[in-house]
Amino acid sequence: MSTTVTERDPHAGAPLGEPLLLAEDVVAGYLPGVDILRGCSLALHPGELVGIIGPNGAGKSTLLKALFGLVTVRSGTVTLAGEDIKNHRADSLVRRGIGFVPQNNNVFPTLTIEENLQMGLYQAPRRFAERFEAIVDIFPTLSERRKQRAGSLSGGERQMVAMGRALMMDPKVLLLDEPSAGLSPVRQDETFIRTRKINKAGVSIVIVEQNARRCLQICHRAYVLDQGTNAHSGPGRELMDDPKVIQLYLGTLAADVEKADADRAGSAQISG
Ligand SMILES: Nc1ncnc2c1ncn2[C@@H]1O[C@H](COP(=O)(O)OP(=O)(O)OP(=O)(O)O)[C@@H](O)[C@H]1O
Repeated sequence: MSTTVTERDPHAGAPLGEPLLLAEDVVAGYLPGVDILRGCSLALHPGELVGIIGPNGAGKSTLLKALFGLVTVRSGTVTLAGEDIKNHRADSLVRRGIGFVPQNNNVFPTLTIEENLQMGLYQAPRRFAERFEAIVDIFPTLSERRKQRAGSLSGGERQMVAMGRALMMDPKVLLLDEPSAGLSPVRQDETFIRTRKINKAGVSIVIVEQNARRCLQICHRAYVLDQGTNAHSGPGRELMDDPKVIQLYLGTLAADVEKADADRAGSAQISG
């Protein structure tokens, strides 16, 4: 009997126990009558780093926004530590321990770095000194440049400010939307290393990434979305080696595999 997408366990490889953040059978969209997510599920357990990858337009960013109350969830459930948070307002979700870093327009360009970080803590301004120390421990550049306007920063530096701002409230869960987009390979690597560091410091993370290879390398588990549904899921390294995932969804990996195949074919010809 063939197994359809909907029959697969959407949380394959997930640790046992209660998830911290859980979305089940989420249907959501922007326009009336047009569903972008068509029954998506995702589980994030305490301490996990979970990736979302998939082709352009699959609904990856939409799923992240649905978790953060920025896109209306039409049916399905979203819970945080077992409590319903479906369609709750973003500011209430921040208070409950969720941080969100959008892909675009994620800093206030006319404000300084320090003022941007203050904006992240507007619900608890008295904790600024303590939280600032924690943030610059991860991003030392932000301390050196604290009086510089965010609009004058490079893409990589802006990304640090955006992540730093989301971390000011000391969230339990961090949602990252394509943090490596538009960065050079070196800056991308730094972003992935920092993401790991933040995760190791105890923050559970969901990361949407277009750099599928790097995402799968750093994530404990990942979900592959396709057309608003779960297509595959499992430990990052397992997905990297799954030919179906490589062929269908991982553009960069597919290119690598083709190149490796071509190299192998070339050396076989030489040796033959
Ligand atoms: N604000 C919006 N209004 C209407 N439709 C939208 C809006 N944002 C996204 N969409 C549509 O939702 C679908 C999924 O978009 P989404 O950004 O979630 O995909 P994605 O998987 O993150 O893609 P990419 O990798 O290209 O960023 C697309 O068809 C897109 O056009």
